[in-house]
Amino acid sequence: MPKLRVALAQLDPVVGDIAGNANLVLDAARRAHAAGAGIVAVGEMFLTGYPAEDLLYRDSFADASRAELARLATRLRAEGLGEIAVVTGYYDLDGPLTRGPDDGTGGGPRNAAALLYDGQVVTKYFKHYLPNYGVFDEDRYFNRGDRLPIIRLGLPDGDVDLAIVICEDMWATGGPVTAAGEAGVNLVLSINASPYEQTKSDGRLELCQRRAREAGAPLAYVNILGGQDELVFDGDSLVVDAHGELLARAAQFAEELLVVDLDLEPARSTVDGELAAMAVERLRLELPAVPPITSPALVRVAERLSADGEVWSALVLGLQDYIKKNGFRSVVLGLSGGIDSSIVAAIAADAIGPANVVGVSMPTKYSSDHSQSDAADLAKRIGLDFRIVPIAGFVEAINGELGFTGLAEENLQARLRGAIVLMGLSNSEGHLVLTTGNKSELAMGYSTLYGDSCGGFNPIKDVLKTTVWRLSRWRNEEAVRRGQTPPIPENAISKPPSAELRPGQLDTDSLPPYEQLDAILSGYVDGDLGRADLLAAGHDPAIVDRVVRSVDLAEYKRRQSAPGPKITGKAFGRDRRLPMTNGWREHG
Ligand SMILES: Nc1ncnc2c1ncn2[C@@H]1O[C@H](COP(=O)(O)OP(=O)(O)OC[C@H]2O[C@@H]([n+]3cccc(C(=O)O)c3)[C@H](O)[C@@H]2O)[C@@H](O)[C@H]1O
Ligand SMILES: Nc1ncnc2c1ncn2[C@@H]1O[C@H](COP(=O)(O)OP(=O)(O)OP(=O)(O)O)[C@@H](O)[C@H]1O
Ligand SMILES: NC(=O)CC[C@H](N)C(=O)O
Repeated sequence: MPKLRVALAQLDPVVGDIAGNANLVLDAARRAHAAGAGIVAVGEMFLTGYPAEDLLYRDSFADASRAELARLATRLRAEGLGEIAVVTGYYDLDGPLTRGPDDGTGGGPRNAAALLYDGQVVTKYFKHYLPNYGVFDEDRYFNRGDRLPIIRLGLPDGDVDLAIVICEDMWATGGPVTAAGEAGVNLVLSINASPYEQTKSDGRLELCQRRAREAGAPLAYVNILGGQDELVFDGDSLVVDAHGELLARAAQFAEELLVVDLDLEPARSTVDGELAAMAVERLRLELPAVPPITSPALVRVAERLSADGEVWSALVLGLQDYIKKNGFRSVVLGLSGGIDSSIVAAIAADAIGPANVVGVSMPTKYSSDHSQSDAADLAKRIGLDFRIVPIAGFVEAINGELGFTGLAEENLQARLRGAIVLMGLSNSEGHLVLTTGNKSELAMGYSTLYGDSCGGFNPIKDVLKTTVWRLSRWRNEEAVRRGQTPPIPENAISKPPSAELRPGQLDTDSLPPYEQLDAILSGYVDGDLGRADLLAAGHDPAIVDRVVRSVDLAEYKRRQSAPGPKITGKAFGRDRRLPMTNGWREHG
């Protein structure tokens, strides 16, 4: 039986850093070659990073991607890596430039994969199915491909046929994987840029298993890793056999070179020509024999994270990569002793180390004693750089001139904290300002514009308040499991939430209890349910009307809000696009 050692390189590219990403591919090829692999693959659009958004409109960007691909092929051979087949995603412009609606002439911008071998770009594949929902905009940028190259790999103990597909191609029933099965391939390689969402990894595994069974061939799935603005790619690359049996699986949220030895069915005698589904091109290349495995640690089925552990890792990696890829080394945030700022501080400390997290307590005359003591306790537990900047004097000075009362006075405190103190510290010391509004608050507009909502990145933007509490408990328990100090003071978790902008203020003065609120928000925001559906789900009509009205009216605030990592089925931002000027009312 032909034997092929396959390496999947789960790596973290930087959008736009085409030369840097090519270096990552080269390095992966070196390591895969050292591990005796015959073929190594990296993720979708790897050379450009994903999603490259409107950079894809520039010819200069397309030219750079294509030139780097050719250079990479040459560099691989120059380094003695010509004998390993390297599959990478990149951006191509095929034939005459026809950006805009696909005119069917077959040219234009392509979401592409290339196979590099012996210093050459041996074949190219253009993605057939362009996702255009949720966070994906691929119809905006690419024209779809309609050909399926089948690559015959000449292995010492027999030939095998390989097909390459790109991400959404695999999600489509009757797509190129089906065609590959009809063509009798012996291995399907799927390269992906599939962002994290809760419970998605289970779905991916099932999908890979289903497609492998349909194709009657093993399927190797490689995903990219890392944070890219609002998206987090979790990796979770895997290999299943032709029966859907899991053979190898990489870690979630970590770089890895996953290596697996496959005993493949030999290639059928040549079946040339067109399949019913699509045009098939065939080509052949020779690969060397598979040496004995050198490092058994590379072949493994990595343990899964728990549901909460997965979300925590997504938030940490999303923040870490935003900081790193945007040239920051430290962050600053206001510490109120409440749960939102506490969890954000803990996420930041996990992302970049506590010494790089500046937490500032900014008491006013309305601040409770526990707001300061809980903030100090948090800072001590985590070991972050803690500062106290009393702002009561600033509030008085401005109010002495302007005489703000009521809401204006409430918001003034939040603005002095966010826009003046935190942004000032950012300007003078170079920290990125973290904002701390959870998804429930963002939904309801329960934050001060240019106040506590001020900041460059919001790690909990897509985290409902009830999830904030659950994750905080999980993180503390995790610390106990590791024999460490739980980072978040118990009091921050258990006390009733309050903005402390006026005497005795509680969130529940303005918002329904969070359990109720979050259940309605899951339906209205994540599920796009209308009022009737929400009532049918058993929610209280008066509360539904109040929530729906507040969510609709706060769209203008969300448009101005900082980005943050998507973890749910529908995050605010590019995933949920609604008009600010909007005459449609769900509520009565
Ligand atoms: N459609 C629209 N398009 C563009 N701008 C629009 C607008 N509608 C109002 N605006 C502007 O927005 C302003 C109102 O927004 P804003 O100034 O923020 O004020 P607003 O939303 O009225 O008040 C903030 C609320 O959030 C609470 N809060 C603040 C801080 C922290 C927390 C917490 O617990 O985390 C809670 C606070 O107690 C208060 O109830 C208007 O004065 C107007 O200038
Ligand atoms: N006294 C304070 N000192 C420093 N920052 C503050 C203070 N009060 C509020 N902030 C900042 O404003 C944000 C919003 O305030 P808010 O009180 O809603 O949040 P929280 O206290 O973290 O959580 P909770 O809503 O559970 O009380 C805080 O997360 C914090 O970053
Ligand atoms: N890049 C893509 O084609 C991603 C779409 C796909 N359904 C996923 O999220 O996995």
